[in-house]
This record gives sequence, C-alpha cells and structure tokens, in this order.
Amino acid sequence: MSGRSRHTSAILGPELAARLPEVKVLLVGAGGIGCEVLKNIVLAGFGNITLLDLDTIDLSNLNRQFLFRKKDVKQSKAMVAAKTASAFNPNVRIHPIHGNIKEPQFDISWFRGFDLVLNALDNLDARRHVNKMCMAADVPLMESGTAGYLGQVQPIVKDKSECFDCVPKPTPKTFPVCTIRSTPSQPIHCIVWAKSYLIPQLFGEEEDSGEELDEAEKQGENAQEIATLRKEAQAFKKVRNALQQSDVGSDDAARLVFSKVFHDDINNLLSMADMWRTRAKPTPLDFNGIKNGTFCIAHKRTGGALQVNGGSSKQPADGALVNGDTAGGSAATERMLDGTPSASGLKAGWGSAGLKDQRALTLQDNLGLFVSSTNRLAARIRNGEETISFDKDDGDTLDFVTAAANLRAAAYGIHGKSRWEVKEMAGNIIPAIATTNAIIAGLVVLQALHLLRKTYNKLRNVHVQFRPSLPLSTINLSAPNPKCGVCRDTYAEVLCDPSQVTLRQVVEGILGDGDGDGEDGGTGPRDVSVYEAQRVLSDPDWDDNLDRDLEGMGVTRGKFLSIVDEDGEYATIQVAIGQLPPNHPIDGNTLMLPYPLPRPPRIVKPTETPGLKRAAPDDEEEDDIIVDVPPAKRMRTNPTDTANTLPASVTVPVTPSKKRKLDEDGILLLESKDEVVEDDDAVEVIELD
Ligand SMILES: Nc1ncnc2c1ncn2[C@@H]1O[C@H](COP(=O)(O)OP(=O)(O)OP(=O)(O)O)[C@@H](O)[C@H]1O
Ligand SMILES: [Zn+2]
Repeated sequence: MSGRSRHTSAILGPELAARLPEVKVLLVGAGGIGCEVLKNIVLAGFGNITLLDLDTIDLSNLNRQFLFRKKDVKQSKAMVAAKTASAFNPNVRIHPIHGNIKEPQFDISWFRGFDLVLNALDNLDARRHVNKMCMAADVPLMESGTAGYLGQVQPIVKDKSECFDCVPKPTPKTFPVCTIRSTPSQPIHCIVWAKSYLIPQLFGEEEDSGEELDEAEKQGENAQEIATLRKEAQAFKKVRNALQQSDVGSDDAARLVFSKVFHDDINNLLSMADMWRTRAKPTPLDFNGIKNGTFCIAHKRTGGALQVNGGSSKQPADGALVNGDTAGGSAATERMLDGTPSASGLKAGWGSAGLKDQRALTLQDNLGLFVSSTNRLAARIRNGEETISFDKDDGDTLDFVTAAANLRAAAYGIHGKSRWEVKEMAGNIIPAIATTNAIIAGLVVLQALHLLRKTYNKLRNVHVQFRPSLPLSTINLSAPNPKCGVCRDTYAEVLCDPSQVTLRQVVEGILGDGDGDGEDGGTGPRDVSVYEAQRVLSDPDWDDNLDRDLEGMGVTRGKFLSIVDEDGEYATIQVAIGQLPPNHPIDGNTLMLPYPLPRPPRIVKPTETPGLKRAAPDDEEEDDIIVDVPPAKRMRTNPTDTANTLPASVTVPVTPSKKRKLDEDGILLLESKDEVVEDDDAVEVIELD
C-alpha cells in the first residue's frame, strides 16, 4: 500500500479503502461547496469522479473557490477544478463536464452509471431536478447547502429516507403587483421593479403583446385597462427601438427611457387621483434638472421641499434620503443629495476606490450611472446579444438596476441603496462563508462513506447552526412522505425514437394489456391522465393528443410522462424518455418498453377536494430555499389551465415569458391578498400596502 493511502485505509478500513478507487461518483457543482467536496474526495481516494458545472469562473468566486486562480477567470469551472484537483492525487480520474445537469443527455441511464451523486448546487430548480433523477435511477444522493453561517447535509436514499421534495420548501416573499408597479414604499420594491420589470421590458425577449390584449378584450376584460396596457406596450416598443438604433456616444436613447419611466409614467399615475388620497404622491423626475443640479422634489409626505440636487445650501426639511442608510430626522448631514460627499458618504468610503461600491450615490450620480449603463446594455444588444437579464455578476445590469432603482426611489421619497446593497438585495445574496462550505463538504464525505458502507442506520441529516455551544446538530432520517409527488411515484424508462412513437403507444404499452397479475408486470388498461411537467397531454375525456408523436409535443429525451390514475387507485407512473441504444437496428422497433412493466403500488384513495385532481408534478419553477429566495408557485387562474402562463388578472403588461421570468426571480406579484395562489398554504403573502 502506498504511503499516500495508508492513513485513509487505517481510518476507513481496508475493505472500503480498497473499493473507493472504483466508486463512480457524480459531483454536481464546482462552486463554493463543490471545490471543497472535490478536494475531499480526491484526497480520500475516490478514484472515478465526474464533475459537472455549467458556469465559468468569476472574479468574485476566488475568495472561496480555492481551486481557481485569477488566470482562470472566464474558464469553465468544471475543467479548471478537475485539472487543479487531479494534481492532488495521481490515482484519481476526474471527468469534467461543462454543462447544465438538466440537459437531456444526462438522462436516467446516465445517472444509473453512478454509485453516488453529490449535489453542490446553489438553486432549488437544479436540486429538485437531480433529486428526481436520483429517485428515478435509484441512485443515492447527498444533498447539501450553505447560507452564511448555516449549512446542512441531507442524505437521500430512495424508499429509506425523505427525498428532497418530501418536505415542501418555503415559498418566497411576494409583493402585490401594484406595489411594484405603482406604489413602492421600500427600496426593495424599486429594486424588484428595476430588475424584474424594467430590464425585461427594455432588454428582454421582445414580444408582441398585441394579440394577447386583443384576446383579453374579446374576453370582456376592462377596456380602459387594456387601452392603458396597449399604450404602455407601444411606448416601450418605441424606447426599445431607440435603444437598438441609438448612436454610439449619444445619450438620446437613455434620455428617452428616463423620460418614459421616471417622468411620463409617473405623471400618468398622478392623474389617477384616487390612488394618492391616502399616500404620498411621487414626483416626476426631470433629466436636465438633475443633470444641472436645479431639480427639487417637494414631498407631500413630509410637507417640506426637498432639494435633491443643487448644493448644500438648501438642506431638506425632512424625509427622503436619496441614498444612505437611514432617513432618520437627526441625520441632517446625510441628506446632502448633491454631488458633495456627505459625512456618512465619507464614512462609507467616498473617494476610496476599494469601497466605491459601498458609497452613497447622489441623484446626479444615479443619473450618470443610469445613462452610462443604459448605453452599455444598448450597445451589447446592438452587438448581437439577443436578450439581457439581470445577473448580479454582470456589472452592466447591476449598474442599471442600482441607478434605476435609486431614481425610482427618489421619485417616491424612498431612501436609496449603494451598489453593494443593491447587489445583495437584487441577487438574494447571503454572503458565502468559506468555513461553512468547508465544514459542510467534510460532512458530505462522512455521510457518503456511510452510504457506501450501506450502514444506513448511521446516516444523519446534519445542520451547521449559529450556536457556539452546539455548532452541529444531527437528526435521524425520516421516512419518505407518503404523499410525496416525486419519490412515491413509480419510475420506468422507455427507449424510443420520439418522432416515431405516439403517446398512445407509450401509455398503453406501459399499462400493458394483462390484468396486472402476470409476471410481465403492468396494471392493465385503466383510465389515466397524462402530463408532461405542468402540461396535461390527455385525460379520459380528452384524447386528441394520443395519436400524436412525442416529438411533436416536445416530449423528447430526458423528459418524463406522468401517468396518473384517474381513480387514485395506483401510484403515479413517471415514464422517462430515453434514447434507443446506439446499435439499435434501423428497421428495429422504435419503442422499447421496460420488462417487466412497472407495477405501481395500490394506494389508499386520497381524500381530495372534489373536482381537484392530483396536481401535475411541479418540478420546474422554484429556486433555492437555503441560498436563494425561492420563486413563487404559479397562480391558479383556471384549474384546467396548465399552460405556462400567469393569470390574466395580473395587470403588469407582461407576456407569458416575462411573467415566467418574474416567477423565476422569486417574486410573485399579486394584485391583492385575495388572489388565489396554487398551493396557497405554502405561500406567505406579505402585504406591503
Ligand atoms: N443546473 C446546473 N447545472 C450545473 N451546474 C449548476 C447548475 N446550477 C448551478 N450550478 C453550479 O452550482 C455551483 C454552485 O456554487 P456556489 O453556490 O458557490 O455558486 P457560485 O455561482 O459559484 O457563487 P455565488 O453564487 O456565491 O457567486 C455553481 O458553480 C453553479 O454554476
Ligand atoms: Zn419524496
């Protein structure tokens, strides 16, 4: 035995130590936790590691993702991490993959090729995907996450423990749509508006909302509201065009955007007198006035006139601090809203390049930043970037959101935020702590060793907590939740050519034609509904799609068909679509069914609300609970509508994909607290008005 493995062998025991070089492990994510886990498993002697990450290295990763150096910035995380860590132990093979774990080629057959999967991800969507794939492929999964000083490791073994989806995840903060669109009262409302509304409108996917509005009009929606939406859509089209055509070096397009959103739109809102009966009116902003320092905001809320720009001679009487920490009455010096550094500004690092992100920005600063970032984003679009969405690590979008949010805040008499604070709030960032990642990564490997030894009774959910007297807590694994829509389903895989196989062939093939008692498996024909993710493809009263081919309906490799028993007698069958083997004869069968056919367990008929069927599996739309603020569940507008849309009742003039984007960003905009939200017991509606 080499000196290198002598200690590990003594600790692990010769049998496990001898197995480790052959264990096939998949590590998903090469970020904060991933780098630590990779180092641990390489040094422990895991010999066959596949490392997958979709991202490239960012400068901001270097403080904790220690396998990367400055020269590696912009390179693939998986590739660089594999290269660096390979040098730690010559006996390991690391196969890096630069890709998204949700890509179709990483299908069930691919997952089955691993003995163990380790998640080191940062978002709920990917975590839920890997969880489902591991349940389908019956591969043990070690789930982990950190948030600042907190962290957790969750071993997941099919049928033996809860899966990641057995316990519903907390849903995000939601803001009523009117708060975001018309009546913000906190900086976060302005940040959400800039990030989730303004950026998509200006730089997101261009959509023709005309048809949608025509349709809404036909359906008898409020004509005045539709006219307003139409006007708004046209106005945005105009500024988008201007952005696409603006000359290099000209500020005209930025000025147009500014006039629309900070002047005209606010004037429009002011014309709705009812809205301002009980709340302070916003003030339309004046581009030139801010630029030359003569602009003044009169705040109804505070009664005083607020000199927002134009020197320190006129101190505001009260109220709004355009930027800075507080708007407290005693902080008079902080209300220097012109270009002069205030006392707190100096404290916050004015003039110090290192802390420039943390300094308070004046209205003039924000205007400058707004113009320059709008110009930079417009130039990117002109240079061929199709769409731009907010990314906290994309400086142009961060500048834009900072400036736009602060300008809006100023118009509404709300104090602004520094670029640093906006990054934290808009990116839902909880600062990563390298030590927490390291502790969690160590625990991941310790738990993984129990899994490999199959000493399941030793597996524990472990939490790192902020309690010096008890920094680690362990909890025994719980049994799977019998109602879990992921791990309690029965999984099967069909190999097929989706362009040649119909939905009927798959469904009837999987159910089989026996009575379910034979050794061929199956349950025999029965009434079922079929879903792909959120979409209903057929039900007992609607068979239009049954004779369509799978490809035509977008059901291709890597997707699942959920076959749900109408009578609730059997568990749901999840049929994974795989590809025919490479050596499959050209004239061979285009559909290969599993043998024996799946036989889902009989279940006690659930006592559900009459008329409401089992919800379609909801596997797409959420984000991380630990690290990110998770996006909201989709609202139910019409129980039969499973299309990927938000309800027509949301008055934001956003078309489906933009609405989806709002979903993904973790915020569901509700018009009122009475809005019905799917799975509403899990949704906390925070009323801000
Ligand atoms: N669907 C996915 N497929 C593959 N890798 C993913 C997927 N989703 C997230 N990841 C990767 O998981 C890793 C998570 O690491 P971490 O939480 O440290 O995030 P980060 O992006 O590196 O850092 P931060 O978000 O703090 O700037 C990232 O490297 C990210 O690229
Ligand atoms: Zn489960």
